[in-house]
Amino acid sequence: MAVYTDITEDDLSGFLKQYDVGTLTSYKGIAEGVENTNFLLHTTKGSYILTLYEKRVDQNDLPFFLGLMQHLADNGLSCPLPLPRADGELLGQLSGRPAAVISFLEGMWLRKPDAHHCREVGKALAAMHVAGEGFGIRRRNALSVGGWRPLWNNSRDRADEVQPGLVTEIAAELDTLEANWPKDLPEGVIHADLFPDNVFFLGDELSGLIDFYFACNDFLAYDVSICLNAWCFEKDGAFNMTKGMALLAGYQSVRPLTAGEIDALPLLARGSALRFFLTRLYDWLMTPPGALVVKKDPLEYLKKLQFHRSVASAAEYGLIQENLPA
Ligand SMILES: Nc1ncnc2c1ncn2[C@@H]1O[C@H](COP(=O)(O)OP(=O)(O)O)[C@@H](O)[C@H]1O
Ligand SMILES: N[C@@H](CCOP(=O)(O)O)C(=O)O
Repeated sequence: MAVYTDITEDDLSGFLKQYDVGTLTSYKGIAEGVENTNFLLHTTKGSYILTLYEKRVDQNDLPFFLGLMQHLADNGLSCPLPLPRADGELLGQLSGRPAAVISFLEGMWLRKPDAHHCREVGKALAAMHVAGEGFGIRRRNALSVGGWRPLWNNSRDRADEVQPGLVTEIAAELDTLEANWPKDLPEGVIHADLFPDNVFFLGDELSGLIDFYFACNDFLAYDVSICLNAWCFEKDGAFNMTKGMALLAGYQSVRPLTAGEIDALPLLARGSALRFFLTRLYDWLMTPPGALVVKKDPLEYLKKLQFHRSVASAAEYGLIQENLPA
């Protein structure tokens, strides 16, 4: 559950006077999510999301996130939009936190996505990569290869409490990834957290993407590898090649991968598995008991990482290579 900051009805009603959203009729905290506090608002004009940005979000990044949603929507991607206040600003302050009102996106996220859904996600990810072209603000990916060792250093001393042997295994993995990480793949704006809970469907149709708060500039294929990790493994830890094939074919139907991206995919997937392992490990060890957030299992991502170590080429993810661009 992620409601870190509480609000009062009076403060909220006052805050909403700066927006063209009518009058508040009801509101409730949203249990899902990890990073920020979200409320669902109902007003006389419709439904909206109120987001209060919490400590882990750097306030200097907020213009990137909010501007990106506008840029992507302007370029045809279905995603929520921040609403402007009467003074034209997208950000205000509520309960001592930076706050924005965001348009409500219809749809539900899928607990059990199938291959059809994976294909749709692949297409939407590629569409986002294309729509992101020309966005004028840049944001470095603090959670790419250069950020993993500092993150690991924060948990390393207690990592063997979670599973004996982790300290040795992760140290070797970091050495390998740092030495071999690609340097010259196509770059652009990536979502960087396109997990099932950030993709909404209406029936079998994808209705939009949410939660751009890890978005940044990085290798486009790194984002593909994040989706392979998040969408194409079963609960028992097995990789589902039918889902992988569908996700990659969906992606390539919109933006074909280059030969270099395809070669790098197993390594990128190792890296993205490590990235989610490390943030989950940190939260697992550091979140105080009783905090209103559901901790996610780091070992799920260790198993995925171990699988990718055994992968020799992207064909093992179901990639079918046809008429590759150079
Ligand atoms: N624009 C939106 N439209 C509809 N629901 C939303 C929207 N934004 C967030 N939500 C709801 O809030 C939940 C948490 O949002 P999310 O952005 O993932 O939070 P966090 O950044 O804290 O992880 C989502 O799972 C969804 O239920
Ligand atoms: N997707 C990450 C955690 C971030 O959660 P979100 O609610 O912001 O999507 C993970 O699974 O570790």
